[in-house]
Amino acid sequence: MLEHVPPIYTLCPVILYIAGLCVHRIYFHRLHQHPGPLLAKLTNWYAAYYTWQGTIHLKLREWHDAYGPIVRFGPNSISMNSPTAMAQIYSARANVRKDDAYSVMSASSHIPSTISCLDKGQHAAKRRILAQLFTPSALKGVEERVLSHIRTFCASLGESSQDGRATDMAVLSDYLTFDIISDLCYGQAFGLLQCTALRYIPNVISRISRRNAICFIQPAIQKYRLDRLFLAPISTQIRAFGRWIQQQQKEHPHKITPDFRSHLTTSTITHSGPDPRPLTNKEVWIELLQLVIAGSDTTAVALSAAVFHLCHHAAALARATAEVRTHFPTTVEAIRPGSPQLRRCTYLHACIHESLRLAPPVTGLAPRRVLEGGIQVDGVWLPAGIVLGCPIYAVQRDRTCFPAPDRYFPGRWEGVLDSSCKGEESDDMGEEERQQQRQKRSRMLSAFCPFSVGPRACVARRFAMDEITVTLARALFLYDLRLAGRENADTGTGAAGAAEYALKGWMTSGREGPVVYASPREGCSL
Ligand code: HEM
Repeated sequence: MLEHVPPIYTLCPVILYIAGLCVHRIYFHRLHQHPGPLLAKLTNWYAAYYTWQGTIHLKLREWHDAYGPIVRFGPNSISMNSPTAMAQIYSARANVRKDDAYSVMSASSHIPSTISCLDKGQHAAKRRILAQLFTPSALKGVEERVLSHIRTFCASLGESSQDGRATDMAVLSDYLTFDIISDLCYGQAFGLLQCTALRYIPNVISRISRRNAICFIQPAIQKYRLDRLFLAPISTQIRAFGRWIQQQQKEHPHKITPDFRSHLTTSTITHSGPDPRPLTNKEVWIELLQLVIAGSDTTAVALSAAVFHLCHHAAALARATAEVRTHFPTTVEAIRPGSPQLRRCTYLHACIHESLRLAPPVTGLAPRRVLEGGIQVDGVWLPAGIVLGCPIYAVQRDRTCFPAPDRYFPGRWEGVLDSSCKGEESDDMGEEERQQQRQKRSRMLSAFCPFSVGPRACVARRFAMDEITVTLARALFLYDLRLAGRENADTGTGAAGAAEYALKGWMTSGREGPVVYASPREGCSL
């Protein structure tokens, strides 16, 4: 009988269902009163499209500018753009948990890593173990291994300049950070700085980061396993990477020296049982893989961004270089993590902070699911079951916290970073002025969140900052840096014509360049 029915009528139920769903999502959904782009209210595919493009961080900022501090960017998803929302949503007391989408970040569908763990108790137990890797004494224990890779990085920077070649800092920074983290996790570095065999690995991680970002926005992609299509072009490389990891597991047990791997294999966990138990072999390898993914390209983006901003701002570059060379008058080897002279390089720290503010390695919104009972954020009531978060890129460009937010101005951090320092406060200031000064400082610090905030913030913040600061200081000590040609000066041009490090807003930011020449400083050798 159906063959006599014109095809359009057979589609009627589907059309009616879709029309009904659209009407419901626009007018009757429990988030209907919150503003946002129309298409975003209808489907997650809208934001997923911009995520795939790598522009979701720019779009979220644009939408916040257009609609205000609260934006509905998906049928069930809310973005809030304020430092106070950041503090409330990500605090230990907030009635939220990580969204189910985080499961995409673990190498196993049964065993979560610390970063992908949804259960608060289980997370706390795992986090306690990871935190031990990054205590000052644990970091001291791996310092020489980290420095050996930084030396190779600095040597590579000089070698290419000797041959008259410029260096792509995005590529070289990747090589450095992947070598450091693989050495500490597997007892064997990938060796990217020195040989070409495994140089496909940063590309694999970047693809995974892009896949993860899009699965965060559109969970249907993971549910129906469409994400496999995104990874298909690199399936051979993924398998080769897996084989390399398995090889380390078999071949190097005798190589265990104090590092992340040896620490995890000797750790015990106190969760889901009365007694502490050692981590299983699988748990150890899942944690290590997570550290490789979370601790490689994040730090690399921060490093290449810092060089980008310095090379585009001659006065800042000159001042940071002079500061390093004044505090370290004789040898580059004195530049070590936590050295008192390095701490005194306040302008260098300001440059790194300003760069992390403008070009955060994680630009996006870490999604949290509201639990039974709902949550009040910035005076707005949000019901259970919805997904919400704060977009780091937009929060760090908040106009009330950072005047001229798109401008690279390291000077704004002077006096803010050192808590004992009075900053711009002077003795002739009145109490009211002093108070304003303190408020300005606390506003800036509250909106600076490249490592996120609260109990799920980056566990390795100190380690990452040391890596970036020591590498940058050593590069400035040894070389005069400059951009290789005008064409590279425009890796991206942002608001108000300011040089903008063009980021792809995936899980970790994608980027290119800057391409620089590093001329050996006169009278100085490695
Ligand atoms: C500049 C460099 C880095 C930045 C900007 C950064 C940023 C972040 C951010 C924003 C988060 C929170 C993610 C979320 O809630 O979804 C995070 C978590 C995490 N990061 Fe980092 N990270 C950096 C370096 C590192 C390094 C070097 C490692 C390891 C060696 C690392 C390991 C982790 C881990 C394990 C977590 C999960 C913590 C938890 O859930 O308790 N990160 N990071």
